Amino acid sequence: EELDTYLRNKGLVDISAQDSTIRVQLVYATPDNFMGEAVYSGITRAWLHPDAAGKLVAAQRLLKKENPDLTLVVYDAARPMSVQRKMWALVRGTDKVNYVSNPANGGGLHNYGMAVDVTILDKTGAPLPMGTPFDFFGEEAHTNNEEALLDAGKIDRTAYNNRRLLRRIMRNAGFRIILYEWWHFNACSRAEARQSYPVLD
Ligand SMILES: C[C@@H](N)C(=O)N[C@H](C)C(=O)O
Ligand SMILES: [Zn+2]
Repeated sequence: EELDTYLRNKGLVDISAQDSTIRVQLVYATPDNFMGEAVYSGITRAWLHPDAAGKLVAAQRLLKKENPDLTLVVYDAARPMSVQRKMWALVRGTDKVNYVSNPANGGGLHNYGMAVDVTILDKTGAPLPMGTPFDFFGEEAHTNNEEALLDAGKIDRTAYNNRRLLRRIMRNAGFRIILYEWWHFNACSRAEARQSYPVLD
């Protein structure tokens, strides 16, 4: 629970305490992630800055309004820079550099508690098809050319529609999308984060 305590003391809030219907499955607290090892220890909750948490709660409400059988699931939220460095070390110098923020440039919005990795679960708890798994580092995960992915048969119509649903509710709740990862949402710009929010070591 050391990391939980550190993040709480930084002024972050526990997402489940804000909305107990939002599911949390911290992928980096298990070895089942792109690094092949658990890189979070002492963390049992998903933490966000209150400004981002408020938007996530709003997104869950919008989703439930569209379909009460669905729920958001959080795969990652606030992330210390020490973990960001481990992630970066794995992709540095490879063709995967677009999928991890460089700590030397101030990291990404996860490192300020202002980004969240999410998808949607159905009523059985299964993730809706989104065309790729979480942390699929390749073209099929990109958000800027999904019509072409659809036309080329790289994602199917169901995944295309599910991504649009996820994006619609997240955008309507105040999040921004990024080009390379359908699951990643920022609660503010990088400039705003650096100016207004403390970085998490
Ligand atoms: C590693 C991936 N889940 C992620 O969060 N990437 C963004 C771009 C980041 O590292 O900030
Ligand atoms: Zn992310």
